Amino acid sequence: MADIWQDAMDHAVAIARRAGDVVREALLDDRMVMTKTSSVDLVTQTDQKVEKLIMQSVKDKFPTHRLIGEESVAAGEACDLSDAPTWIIDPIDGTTNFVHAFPFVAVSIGFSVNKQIEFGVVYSCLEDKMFTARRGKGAFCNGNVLQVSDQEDIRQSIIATEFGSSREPEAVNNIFSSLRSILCIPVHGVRTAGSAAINMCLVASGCVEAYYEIGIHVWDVAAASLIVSEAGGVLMDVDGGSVDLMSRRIVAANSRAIAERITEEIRSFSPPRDDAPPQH
Ligand SMILES: O=P(O)(O)O[C@H]1[C@H](O)[C@@H](O)[C@H](O)[C@@H](O)[C@@H]1O
Ligand SMILES: [Mg+2]
Ligand SMILES: [Mg+2]
Repeated sequence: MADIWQDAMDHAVAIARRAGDVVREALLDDRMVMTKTSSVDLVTQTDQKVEKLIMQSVKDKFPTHRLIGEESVAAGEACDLSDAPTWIIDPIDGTTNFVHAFPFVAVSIGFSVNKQIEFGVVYSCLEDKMFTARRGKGAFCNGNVLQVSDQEDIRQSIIATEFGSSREPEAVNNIFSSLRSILCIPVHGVRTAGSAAINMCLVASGCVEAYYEIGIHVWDVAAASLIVSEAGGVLMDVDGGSVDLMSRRIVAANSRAIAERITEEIRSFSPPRDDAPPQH
């Protein structure tokens, strides 16, 4: 039976690759840095240019589909996920890496129908790695099958996370409290790629056993969440319940056991949800 979303997924891969060309070209010149929610929450004209490129291409080809984009939301658009076919776009995941030419920079495009991710595309454009997943059909990197790690012992694991964009003392204390507890399980190591999407693709690739973060947004993780689950991984809320992609909290792991062990060490808090009414 024909896959009704194959055309859309093919378009997502093609536009992600074209966006990657724009990112690589801009790496040579445009790194005019602006800030958003804090002095370390960076955005560039390339983030905005890439989001416009992706969004316009979707509007032209799929005019009835809805769009959620990081930089559009930053400019005041709502972040409401309905049952309608919706493209969830992070034009550059790893903007700080982009500004510093640190080689983990991804274009992330998730596609949701009835609030379920149908396909995910994460293009790590400086590595030229195209991560893809279609619901029920597996996860791939440049066409090669992805499978999570079979490591069952957290003390022989590497865990990925990020420090986020807040430098508020209370938020930083929470982050370091969780980090210290996890490091001292002990685990083999902790890694931060600088991109939520690439951290999750590392889980899907079997390179790290788990990734967790509080403070991410739906556009950071929508595409990669399907890549992890189609590679045999598990998604969970930081308190151990079901993951909610709008909650700004996530654990992605190779197994339920390791995901649950991570949640035991996380000092959790609840940032304002992505779909929360705007704060006036
Ligand atoms: O680079 P962006 O798209 O802004 O996303 C990152 C976010 O800025 C950081 O605060 C998070 O810690 C990362 O996980 C995101 O990838
Ligand atoms: Mg991001
Ligand atoms: Mg971004």
